[in-house]
Amino acid sequence: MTAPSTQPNFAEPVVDISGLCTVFGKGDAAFTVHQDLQLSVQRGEILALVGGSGTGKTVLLRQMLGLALPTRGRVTVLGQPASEMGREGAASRVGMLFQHGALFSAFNVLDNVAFALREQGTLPPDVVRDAALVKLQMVGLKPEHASRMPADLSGGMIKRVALARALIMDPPLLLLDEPTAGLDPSASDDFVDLLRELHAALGLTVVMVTHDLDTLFALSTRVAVLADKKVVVTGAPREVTRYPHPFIEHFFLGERGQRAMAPVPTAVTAKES
Ligand SMILES: Nc1ncnc2c1ncn2[C@@H]1O[C@H](COP(=O)(O)OP(=O)(O)OP(=O)(O)O)[C@@H](O)[C@H]1O
Repeated sequence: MTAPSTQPNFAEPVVDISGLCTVFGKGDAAFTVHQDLQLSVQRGEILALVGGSGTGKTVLLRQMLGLALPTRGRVTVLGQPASEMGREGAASRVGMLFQHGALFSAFNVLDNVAFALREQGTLPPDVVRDAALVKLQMVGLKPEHASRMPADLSGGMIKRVALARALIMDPPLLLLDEPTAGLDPSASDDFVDLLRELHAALGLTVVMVTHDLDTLFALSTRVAVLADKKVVVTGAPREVTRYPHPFIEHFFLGERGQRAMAPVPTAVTAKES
């Protein structure tokens, strides 16, 4: 018999979901969102979760965070049932970037970023403050941004503050709900670059819900398609586009999809005379 190891098991999936059923409502009003859904996410992946509106993508993220409970089935995160992580346990294992940032409007930037660490109550205030400043720097913000209020930030800055807050406890798993929604194309490209850099630098595993095909093709290493109440296919982004399913044809092969998949045109340079 071997003693249980305290080292992370690198072969084990970071997220492992099996036999998942989610039913909301009761009796005649009951409706099933997930039915026998299976999904696993390996260490280091950036998995894009796509699906039509109301197919249960956000609910699935919330279940990975332990914020929502499945009706049946298993959601395991880093070897532990997500429902048993508790709030503090969850923050050190899973960081979540909510769709609109979800910052506390009455707290300044620094207090938003420091929130989970301060709540834990184990570190002196100056250490908490320094940790939050490090995270702000990590997401490309300056110390002078620390005292700003959320209402005074641009959309791109709100996303960055929310990302710093999600990373405050150094979680190995990051969940992103529509990370580039509401950003203009330039802010969106900058945020994608930041996510790519942080993924590599911190060795993160990422699960993101996105409707944005540019973000999907720029970032994801694998795509999982949610339809018919389950994951109908997973694979490399371009492979998945060839899977015959009405949602996939509509989502990837429409005009937007063709544009996102087109090779980047070579820059035209002015001729020297
Ligand atoms: N707590 C809840 N109680 C009842 N119904 C819920 C609850 N949470 C989500 N739902 C329902 O479950 C379904 C899936 O919701 P979810 O937000 O996960 O969809 P989604 O795939 O993220 O959609 P979208 O792409 O439009 O954001 C929806 O019909 C939603 O109304």
